[in-house]
Amino acid sequence: MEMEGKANGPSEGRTGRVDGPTNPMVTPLLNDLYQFTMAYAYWKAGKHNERSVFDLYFRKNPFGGEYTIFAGLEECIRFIANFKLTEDEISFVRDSLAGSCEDGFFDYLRGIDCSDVEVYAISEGSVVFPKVPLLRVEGPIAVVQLLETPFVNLINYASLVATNAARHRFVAGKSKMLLEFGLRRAQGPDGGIGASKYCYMGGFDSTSNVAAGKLFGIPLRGTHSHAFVSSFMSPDEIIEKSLKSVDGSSTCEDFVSLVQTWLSKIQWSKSLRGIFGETNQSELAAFTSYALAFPNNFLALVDTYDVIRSGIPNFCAVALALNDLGYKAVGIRLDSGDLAYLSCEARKFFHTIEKEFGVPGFEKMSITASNDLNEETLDALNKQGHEVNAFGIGTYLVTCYAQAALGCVFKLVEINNQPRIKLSEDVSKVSIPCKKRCYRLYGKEGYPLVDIMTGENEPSPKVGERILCRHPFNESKRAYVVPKQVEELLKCYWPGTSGKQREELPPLKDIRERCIKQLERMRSDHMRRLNPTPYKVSVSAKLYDFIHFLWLNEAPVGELQ
Ligand SMILES: Nc1ncnc2c1ncn2[C@@H]1O[C@H](COP(=O)(O)OP(=O)(O)OP(=O)(O)O)[C@@H](O)[C@H]1O
Ligand SMILES: O=P(O)(O)OC[C@H]1O[C@H](OP(=O)(O)OP(=O)(O)O)[C@H](O)[C@@H]1O
Ligand SMILES: O=C(O)c1cccnc1
Ligand SMILES: [Mg+2]
Repeated sequence: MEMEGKANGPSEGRTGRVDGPTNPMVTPLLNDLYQFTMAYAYWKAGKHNERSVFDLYFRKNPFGGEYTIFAGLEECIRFIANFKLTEDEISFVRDSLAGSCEDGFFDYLRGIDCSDVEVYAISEGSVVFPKVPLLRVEGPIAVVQLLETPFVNLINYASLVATNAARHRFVAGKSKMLLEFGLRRAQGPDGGIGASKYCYMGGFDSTSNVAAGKLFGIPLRGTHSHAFVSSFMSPDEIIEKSLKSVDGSSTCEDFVSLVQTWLSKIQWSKSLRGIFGETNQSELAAFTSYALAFPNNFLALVDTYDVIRSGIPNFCAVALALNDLGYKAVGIRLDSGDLAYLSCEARKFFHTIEKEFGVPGFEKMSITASNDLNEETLDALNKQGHEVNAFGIGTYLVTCYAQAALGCVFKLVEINNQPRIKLSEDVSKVSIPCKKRCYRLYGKEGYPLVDIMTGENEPSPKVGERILCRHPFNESKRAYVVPKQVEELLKCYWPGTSGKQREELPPLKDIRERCIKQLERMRSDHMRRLNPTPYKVSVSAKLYDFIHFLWLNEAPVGELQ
């Protein structure tokens, strides 16, 4: 079953106004208390307007892979475009802050918005890597501090589930239809809506989630459930039995009998004899009734009673009856059992029908498989050989069962033009200081070779010019690169008062296409599931020296006793 989703259209009209977040729960109070606590302390210290720069990034790719899909940017921009605390919210913050805060702070909160904040970001749907800022946010420190939790929240799950979807697409292969079926198993309503949006972005073809179809224009697809099949007791229940032919030129008065006639023909066919005897009549009634409701979109769930002895022959009887009237059945769905084996058996059955009854194209009938599918089961099915055309995936996809969170962080890298660093015993947790520019350098084969971060004011890498790329923390890891193409990664998505041109927020479909194109452009060893090669993320020689200078400067020298 297929429905055309209708999008609300791009979030910014010709006026340049950006709509609010999709989820109305996304307000300035969707925050950790400590952001307001710090905002007060900044204000009290007279620091609240100090110009700060924060980077939002993650430290490790999810799912044991070496790439991530960046998602959630549009919702961040929608959030800041409409950032304003209401009186009601201000009074709640007043009641929630420890001790008594001076009234002036609440006047300050009343006045703040994001008009003085600048956001530079990698385009949504891009393939991204650890440590490279997905977002660089600049602005008055108290305001930017209030953006940390909502931004990280909007990006974390979005990027995780988009990556999960891209990984499922990678294993399934380009030619398969991937249907997202996760709404019932998602983490609440926002999890469900978010999963549908970002799985589509990551390369799924459709969703079963009607609300997401309406909100984002994602194609809606679906079949029917076991309840529909088991709700029928016998073909006698079918009262309205007539069906017009597809061109409307004739009417079959008793479609139920036509189906029965075809079932007997299949039962007595030479090549199919012995595979099955009597099929389940209540299942046949359900299929017949469904075909009468949707003659143009007949698809049957065939595993309620017995796939081979009942579901497939019953489906074929109905599909052949429809064929007599000029309709083309869509196919079957398998939701249990050995999906590789059953799909191959179903295909053989369809092949036999095509040959025996001379119905061209019957063999090509679509086979959808579902039931607790994930990357591993898709991979196993591929290795065994199967005949599935479409996979319906829910639980493992939308809950991101293989990894619960991405672990994005938001770290201060500069204040009042002074670079800041956060040290840690764990080197992977040391932040990369300075307001930076980020580039992707492409090699002669057309693949991305390395991402490089430089200081704001360093000259940008140039095509054909050799540049030293250094591992940010490991002195011995470095390489010269002569880029064939240089792409600046951080673009201005919210200019504040800088007067810069604002990047448009593209429609979801375009973001999805960007994602698919970028994934196709990656070198295959970064993409493989087992022991993929890490993609190189580096800093310029100048930034390298500066990081280590600042590190030594900030780290106290220990004393041994
Ligand atoms: N050929 C196959 N190779 C590997 N895994 C498969 C294959 N076919 C199915 N699977 C997976 O095996 C698991 C089978 O699950 P399980 O045994 O719980 O279901 P079932 O008995 O087939 O159906 P039901 O949902 O009715 O219990 C599912 O995760 C399914 O995706
Ligand atoms: O298996 P998932 O990847 O989550 O995909 C969605 C599942 O939801 C539906 O049935 P449901 O699971 O509700 O019932 P069932 O287990 O009896 O099939 C459908 O038949 C799939 O099995
Ligand atoms: O349309 C379907 O087949 C469907 C939708 C949601 C969950 N399981 C199956
Ligand atoms: Mg299930």
